[in-house]
Amino acid sequence: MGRTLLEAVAADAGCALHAAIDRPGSPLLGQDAGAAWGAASGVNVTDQPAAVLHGAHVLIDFTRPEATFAYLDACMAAGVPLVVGTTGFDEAGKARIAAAAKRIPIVFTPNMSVGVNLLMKLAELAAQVLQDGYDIEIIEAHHRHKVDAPSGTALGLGQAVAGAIGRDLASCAVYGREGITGERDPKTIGFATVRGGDIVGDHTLLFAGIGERVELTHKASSRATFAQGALRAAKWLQGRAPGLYDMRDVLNLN
Ligand SMILES: NC(=O)C1=CN([C@@H]2O[C@H](COP(=O)(O)OP(=O)(O)OC[C@H]3O[C@@H](n4cnc5c(N)ncnc54)[C@H](OP(=O)(O)O)[C@@H]3O)[C@@H](O)[C@H]2O)C=CC1
Ligand SMILES: O=C(O)C1=N[C@H](C(=O)O)C[C@H](O)C1
Repeated sequence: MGRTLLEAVAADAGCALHAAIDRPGSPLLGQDAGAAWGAASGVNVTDQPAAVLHGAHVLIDFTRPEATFAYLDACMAAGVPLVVGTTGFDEAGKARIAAAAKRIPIVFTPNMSVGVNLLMKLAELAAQVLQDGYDIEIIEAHHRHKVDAPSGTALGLGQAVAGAIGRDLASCAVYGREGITGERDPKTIGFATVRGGDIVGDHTLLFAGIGERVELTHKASSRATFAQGALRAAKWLQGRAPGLYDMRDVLNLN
C-alpha cells in the first residue's frame, strides 16, 4: 500500500508528498521514495516520524498495529491528523486509537473503498429484513501476503450486521469450522477466510434461508481504490475537530 499511495499522491494535483516513513532497518531508508518505480519524488525514506511530521497536513498509515501506535504518538506530539488503514488491532489497540482521537482527528477504517462502505450500509438493511430464518456468513479472500484474519473489512461487516440486529459480535462470531461441529446455531455469524495468489480483496455477506439465499459481494480489482480513498479521507480531515471518524463519515454515509 505504501507504494500505491506514493503513486496516488504523485498523480493528484491536490497533494504533495511531505515525507515517506518506513520501519527501522528497512533497506529503503535514505533512498528516494519514488525510486522503487523509477519516479524521483525528491523525498527520502526515513524511520524518524517525529523528525519529519512538523509541517505535514496529515499522516497516512498502512502498516502493522505496532507501527501505528508509534505514529499515533508522533502525530499527537506534532498535532498532525491521521488516517489509519492498518487492520489487525485487538480491542486494546482500538481503544488506544480512540484515546488518541480525543487529541487529534483520526479516520480509522478497515476499508477505504467507496464500494465496501456502501456494502456496509446495504448490509445493515439486509440484516434487518433477513434477521430471522436466514443464516449469516461472511466470506473473504485476499492475497497470500496478508498477515491478519479475518480481514478488518470482514470484521467490520460482522460488526455492522450484528449492530443492526442487536447481536453481540464477540459472543456470536464463529471463526472457521472443523471436525464434528454439530448443527449450526441460528444466532451465530460465521466467518470464512481464503488466502491465495494476488487476490486484491473479495468480501461476500451471505444470508442463507430455506429456498433462497441473498449474497452481497464486493470485489476489489486494484489497490488504487484503497489509496484513492485514503487521499479522500486525508483531505476531508483538514480543519476537522479531534475525534474518531470512519470512511462512512468521509463519504457522508452515516
Ligand atoms: N483500510 C484499507 O482500505 C486497507 C487496509 N490494508 C491494511 O494495511 C496494512 C498494510 O497492508 P500492506 O500494504 O498490504 O502490507 P505490507 O506488508 O505490504 O506493508 C506493510 C508495511 O509496513 C511496514 N512495517 C511493518 N512493520 C513495521 C513497523 N513495526 N514499523 C514501521 N513499519 C512497519 C512494512 O515494512 P517492511 O516491508 O520493510 O517490513 C511495509 O512497508 C494491513 O494491515 C492491511 O490489512 C490494506 C489495504 C487496504
Ligand atoms: O490486506 C489487504 O490487502 C487488505 N486489507 C484490508 C482488510 O483487512 O480488510 C482491506 C482490503 O480488503 C485489503
